[in-house]
Amino acid sequence: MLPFARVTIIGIGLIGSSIARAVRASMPGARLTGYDADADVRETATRIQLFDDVTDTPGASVIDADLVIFCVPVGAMGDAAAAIAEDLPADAIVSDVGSCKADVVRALTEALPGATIIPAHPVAGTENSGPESGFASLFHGRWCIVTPPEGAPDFAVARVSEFWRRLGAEVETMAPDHHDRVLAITSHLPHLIAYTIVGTASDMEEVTQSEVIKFSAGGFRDFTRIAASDPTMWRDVFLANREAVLDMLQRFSEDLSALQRAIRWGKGDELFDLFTRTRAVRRSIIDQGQDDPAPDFGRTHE
Ligand SMILES: NC(=O)c1ccc[n+]([C@@H]2O[C@H](COP(=O)([O-])OP(=O)(O)OC[C@H]3O[C@@H](n4cnc5c(N)ncnc54)[C@H](O)[C@@H]3O)[C@@H](O)[C@H]2O)c1
Ligand SMILES: O=C(O)C(=O)C[C@]1(C(=O)O)C=C[C@@H](O)C=C1
Repeated sequence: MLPFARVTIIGIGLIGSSIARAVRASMPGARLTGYDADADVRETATRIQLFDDVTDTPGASVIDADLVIFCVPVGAMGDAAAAIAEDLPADAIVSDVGSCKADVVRALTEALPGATIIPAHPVAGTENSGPESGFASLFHGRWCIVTPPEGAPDFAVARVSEFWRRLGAEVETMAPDHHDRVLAITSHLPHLIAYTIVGTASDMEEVTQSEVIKFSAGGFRDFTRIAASDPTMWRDVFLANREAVLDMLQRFSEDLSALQRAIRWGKGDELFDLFTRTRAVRRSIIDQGQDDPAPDFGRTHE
């Protein structure tokens, strides 16, 4: 049996369109409806036939839905939810895919009082945006973290978890605040560092912009992929997960200062010990079969 028979996706970008493609592939009996605030995106989604229906208003997209998933930037969750409040069926389950959770749970609960809200975060993505950048296999073998608010009904958590398993993800449940601290170090800070390195390189006076591009080595190139990620999405993530990110940044700055001192005073042993530990982390990720295929995402799929 399908976990949901009528799925509505609000926000048809990389993640919304990937969910639509993955639902088509793994739950072909489900009816799919989409809505996006941008008329050009709605037109593209219609042209490439991602949905059974793309509606012109948010309310019309949810009228008979049994699952509504918000796939908009985290700063837009509250407004997007308020726009469907009057039309949301009483028994529908509401979810989202936002990259941080505590702030999103607050925004959705405020906009949809009384609704069953089961937030989730697929930890899978690319630096690309928009309806044409999605692909059905994006969630295969990746984690989806479900973050039910206190008191959320077990049956609803089970159905949302089953939905994500059908899309190929492995599901883990976590409290929203804890999710935000974990992702601050594993996803948000790495993006901040990438934005900084690429920003610093592009501001150099003694090394020209064309030299940076021409001689960019593997390490720098990897950072440029991450630093090409969507500006709206990431602005919103840093503002919404401010406290956890600032905490991790403080810790990171202290560790960076220690490294700076080790280099200044020629403490090769300290550098060697750290690099040995970090190499072991990379090896454990690979041993767990979680090496990230992301550099090819969006280019080799569909
Ligand atoms: N990109 C990733 O790698 C990734 C991974 C996991 C989760 N996420 C989360 O998924 C969400 C969507 O990210 P994305 O990468 O798909 O972004 P995207 O920019 O590709 O798509 C977002 C879409 O939302 C639409 N939108 C904005 N405000 C709206 C509103 N009020 N009502 C309806 N539509 C609206 C935009 O027009 C756009 O088409 C974000 O919350 C992000 O944090 C992203
Ligand atoms: O591989 C990438 O491009 C990503 O940045 C994906 C990534 C991440 O791993 O940090 C980014 C944000 C999300 O919320 C989930 C996944």
